[in-house]
Amino acid sequence: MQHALGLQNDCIAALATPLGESALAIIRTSGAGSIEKLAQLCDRPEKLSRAAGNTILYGHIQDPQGSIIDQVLFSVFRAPHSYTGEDGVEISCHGSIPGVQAILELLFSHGFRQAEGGEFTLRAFLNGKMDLTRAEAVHEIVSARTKKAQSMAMARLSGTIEERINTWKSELTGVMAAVSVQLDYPEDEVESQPIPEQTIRNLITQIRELSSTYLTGRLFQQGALVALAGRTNAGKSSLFNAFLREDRSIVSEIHGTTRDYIEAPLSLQGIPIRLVDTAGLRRIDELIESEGIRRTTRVVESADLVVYVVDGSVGLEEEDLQHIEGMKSRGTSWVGVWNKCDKKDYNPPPEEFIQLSTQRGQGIMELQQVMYHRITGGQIGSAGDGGDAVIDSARQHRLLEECAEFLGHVEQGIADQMPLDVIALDVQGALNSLGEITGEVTREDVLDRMFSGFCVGK
Ligand SMILES: Nc1nc2c(c(=O)[nH]1)N(C=O)[C@@H](CNc1ccc(C(=O)N[C@@H](CCC(=O)O)C(=O)O)cc1)CN2
Ligand SMILES: Nc1nc2c(ncn2[C@@H]2O[C@H](COP(=O)(O)OP(=O)(O)OP(=O)(O)O)[C@@H](O)[C@H]2O)c(=O)[nH]1
Ligand SMILES: [Mg+2]
Repeated sequence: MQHALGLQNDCIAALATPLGESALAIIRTSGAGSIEKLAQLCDRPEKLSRAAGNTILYGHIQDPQGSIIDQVLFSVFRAPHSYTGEDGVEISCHGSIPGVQAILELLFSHGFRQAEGGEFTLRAFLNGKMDLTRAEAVHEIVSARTKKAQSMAMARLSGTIEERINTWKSELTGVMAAVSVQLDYPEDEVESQPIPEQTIRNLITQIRELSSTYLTGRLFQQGALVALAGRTNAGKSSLFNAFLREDRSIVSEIHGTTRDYIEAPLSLQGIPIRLVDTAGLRRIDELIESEGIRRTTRVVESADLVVYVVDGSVGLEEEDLQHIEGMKSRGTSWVGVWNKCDKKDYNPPPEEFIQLSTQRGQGIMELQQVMYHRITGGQIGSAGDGGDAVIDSARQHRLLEECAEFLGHVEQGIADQMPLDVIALDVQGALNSLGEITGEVTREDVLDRMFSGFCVGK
């Protein structure tokens, strides 16, 4: 993607909703002159070009020859009161694929350029409508897969991260000012003040704390892969269906019913899970089933958590022990399930195994608790619930770590009674890291990389 930052004044347009048959579609435009340009393509040009900002107009889109393309609503925005901070019009048209394409073609042949991915939000940032943490949050909201991930990202869009960074920035600016005064008027001219060590220490703690929420944020945003594994007939597919509360996977008493793995999305207390039902593990010469087992092995090895299911009425066999040993030696996180505990002939479970009956729906809640605990490493209690800021950006994480490192040097420098000008450099370094997080100091290539991950129209 090329975001030539010098070319920011042209008019851009993009479909902001998915291209498909739908009740409505929204085409977004932005840029100086966009209202006038669009007025030329509307059956009531005067009305549109004179419309006040934040108003909605009814009308038709037509080509310059006067043939009508669609009946629409125009939402008019006037700079600086818009998402991008520029003039712009949103067209609410019918959600018809050829209709939308005809409107876009008309716009592109009359002074509008196809917007790049994230270009509306990039403009909002460049025009001072939002800082980089909010811009990243816009993308995080759109890609959230659970309600919890969405609400965490929404908190960031409301500015929870930006506010904290700004507080730290102003504290550090205070420290920097104190240091500068002593540098400019050394020794006897001004009364020398010690650098507030406690302030630095508190800052390090708070910054490290926010930085450490990255694991949580990433987990809730990116989710985890959970594989159900075990020997044939253990009840993996039954458990899969119980989790999803629907008959997704075929269940039968025949060994080797599931031939290939199947996957379905699931929310585990807000963590987006890709749940995979796999082919039962057994030694076999049959071509298709052994291919299924090879695939199962691949999925199990890449899973963040393996739920290993055993038929409690059969018990652990040599093969189970081998698979469990394999997981342990690979360091795979796993949880054992002792299924069919409703059966009369079922054996008591070994330690570490959770008793369950998919048929009666018993033990599934407990299993979910254990799964949540394993996936989060037991570190996340009710993260994000108390409105605490949680980050989900590798960029923000790296810069927070960098900032804490600079402040660590400051702390060490004070302890070692280093010269003030050396300490000042580290304070400045910390300030720069914070400034990069919100985008006060940012290079063009960083912006390009960041916004290129956004969808077109965002
Ligand atoms: N139709 C539509 N729906 C949308 C958006 C959009 O751009 N268009 N959004 C896009 O992401 C989100 C809403 N975000 C928006 C943020 C700011 C402004 C805006 O016009 N701000 C002006 C005026 C604010 C005011 O009146 O108080 C401003 O900031 O000056 C609009 C939408 C979600 N829904
Ligand atoms: N009594 C009892 N039977 C169960 C339970 N769970 C599963 N079964 C039965 O066990 C048999 C095998 O279940 P599946 O879910 O197909 O087993 P699987 O592990 O997917 O088997 P493969 O796909 O062959 O690897 C079926 O007849 C199920 O009805 C349970 O909790 N109690
Ligand atoms: Mg199965």
